[in-house]
Amino acid sequence: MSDAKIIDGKAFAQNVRKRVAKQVEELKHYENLTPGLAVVLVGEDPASQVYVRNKVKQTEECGMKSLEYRRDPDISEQELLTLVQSLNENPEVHGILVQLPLPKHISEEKVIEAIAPEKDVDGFHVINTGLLATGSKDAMVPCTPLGCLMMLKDYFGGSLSGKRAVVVGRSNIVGKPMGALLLNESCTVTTVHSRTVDIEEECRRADILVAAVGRAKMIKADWVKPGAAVIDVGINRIETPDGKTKLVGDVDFDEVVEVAGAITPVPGGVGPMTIACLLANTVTAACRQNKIDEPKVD
Ligand SMILES: Nc1nc2c(c(=O)[nH]1)N[C@@H](CN(C=O)c1ccc(C(=O)N[C@@H](CCC(=O)O)C(=O)O)cc1)CN2
Repeated sequence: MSDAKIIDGKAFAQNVRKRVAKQVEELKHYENLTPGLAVVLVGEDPASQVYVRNKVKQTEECGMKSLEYRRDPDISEQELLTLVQSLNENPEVHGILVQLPLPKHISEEKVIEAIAPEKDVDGFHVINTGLLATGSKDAMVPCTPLGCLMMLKDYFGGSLSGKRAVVVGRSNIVGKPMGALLLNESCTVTTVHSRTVDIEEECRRADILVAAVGRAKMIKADWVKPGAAVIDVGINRIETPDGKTKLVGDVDFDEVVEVAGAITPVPGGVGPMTIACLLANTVTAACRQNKIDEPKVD
């Protein structure tokens, strides 16, 4: 029997959304301001369609204005850039999110850099990346790492100072910003990746282990220090012996739960927090654009 705390991302996200809904109500009442989020979806990727549907639904449930733009997969890069530009200029839109991945013929980098940094609620624009890397509180923080940080701070009772953190994966969306966030919280941070020598040994030193590598069940029990907090960002669809598909993380949950002090499940861990943090970022963006004191995020 394991003693690990299973961190309930679904319940955590519900609390964040409740808080966001209350903030939206206050902004409407006292400031006559309704935060607006524009979500752009290009193509028909089934997973992206589900994520966008949930984003739109939860935006509306929190009382915000939701604008949805669906475009065919063969839209030209220029047409997409023109759409982003029009959203930059739309005063009803405080946050812009272009769902990734984009079709191969469109440069994700160009599209992200076209979003006005103050409306970049994904926190992917190089201005926001730079602000985060320099420890500025003005950064718009990427949603998945922000969700991971909120759950970690809650588990450790507020402070992560001095903890040894290992991030597995170096993507621009999760690994790199996660490392920057943990460093800003005074953790000792190591990022490991496919070229790291003795990746298991590095992981075993971690008080906080964040897996964001995109490989099903890669992190095994003997990679984990007893009592460590393990955050699983992976969302991998695998086939089961009976021919069905199942969602699993980058962590071998059944093994690691026996060793860890705390662990996030997949599904129901980090995933729901990604959308909740997007809603929180949209409120932050709306406040900043209207020079209103912004709510504290964590
Ligand atoms: N522009 C962006 N694109 C993408 C992002 C992002 O943050 N911004 N992240 C991912 C996808 N994503 C949000 O867009 C996302 C992924 C997973 C979940 C989630 O709630 N997952 C559930 C399981 C859902 C399922 O059954 O498939 C869970 O883990 O419990 C929410 C959002 C890539 N693109």
